[in-house]
Amino acid sequence: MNQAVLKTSQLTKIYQGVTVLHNVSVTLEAGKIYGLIGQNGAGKTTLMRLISGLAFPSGGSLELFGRQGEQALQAERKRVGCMIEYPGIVGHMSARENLRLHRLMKGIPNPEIEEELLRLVGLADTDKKKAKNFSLGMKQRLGIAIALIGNPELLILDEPINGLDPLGVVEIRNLLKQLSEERMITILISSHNLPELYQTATDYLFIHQGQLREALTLAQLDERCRQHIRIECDQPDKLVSLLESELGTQNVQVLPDKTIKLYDYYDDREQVSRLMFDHGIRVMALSNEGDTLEDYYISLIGGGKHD
Ligand SMILES: Nc1ncnc2c1ncn2[C@@H]1O[C@H](COP(=O)(O)OP(=O)(O)OP(=O)(O)O)[C@@H](O)[C@H]1O
Repeated sequence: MNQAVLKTSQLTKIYQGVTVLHNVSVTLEAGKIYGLIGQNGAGKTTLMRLISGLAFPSGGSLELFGRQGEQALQAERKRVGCMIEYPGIVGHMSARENLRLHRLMKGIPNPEIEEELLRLVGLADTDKKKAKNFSLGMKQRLGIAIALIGNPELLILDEPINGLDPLGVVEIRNLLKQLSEERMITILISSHNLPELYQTATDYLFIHQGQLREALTLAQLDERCRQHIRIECDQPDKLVSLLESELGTQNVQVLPDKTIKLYDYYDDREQVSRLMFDHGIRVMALSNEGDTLEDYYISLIGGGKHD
């Protein structure tokens, strides 16, 4: 296993008596890009705020680069860059001036980093233009540049592609991959754009109603999303036991809406049809499919089209 950049154990946050994050235990390894997925209000920003020290946990513990305790965490947070909610942009300043402000606030002496970061995020030609006149995409990029001041080893980005046009989305994706591959930066990124996240992340954290429901690598996700026969029928329980007794497979998932996913017999759908016909099971739908990240997420939380 790679070095753990972050380790949380039973991390909990309670706001005014309401538990918004509940016993979250997660480990982030160096150089990976973690996609944080969850509905509005699931607790993604709260988790990011706790990691970056913008809020304090109500329970559980947090370890950064192998160290814990408030003093140690404060020191280790110098190795963390974040863009959470409002990226700390001053509207009447240019991109460069904004970067200078944050550089000086962080006590970083070398001004060359301003030019380097402006180029890295594609804002080098914005000159004296004030940040308040930037498009949303430009503000997002400036936010990322600000987060990168101080060469962080862990980068936390809350919805960094929100509001970007398709080209901007691809540019940010390439930038994040470059940062991860060339500088071994670990990235935690939240987004509701799941197709995009699928192209960017190496690992996925699914958070639902304040709880970490699943943590998967890309390979594990692909395995879960692999090809299957999707069956809707009038007697799903009977079919599941017939699949086991007659066709010898338990390689089946039953979704909350009783749709069945059968991961065997993909190339022999006819046997499955015959089995149902022979036992008087009425078929409403039978098709070969593979899941997307979006499908997987929806079936995991048991909502959306599967309700
Ligand atoms: N400072 C706060 N005081 C009280 N409740 C809060 C506070 N911050 C967050 N919450 C609540 O915590 C829950 C989780 O919010 P959070 O912002 O972490 O969700 P999220 O997953 O980031 O959602 P979104 O996708 O909409 O950004 C929500 O119910 C929210 O109202």
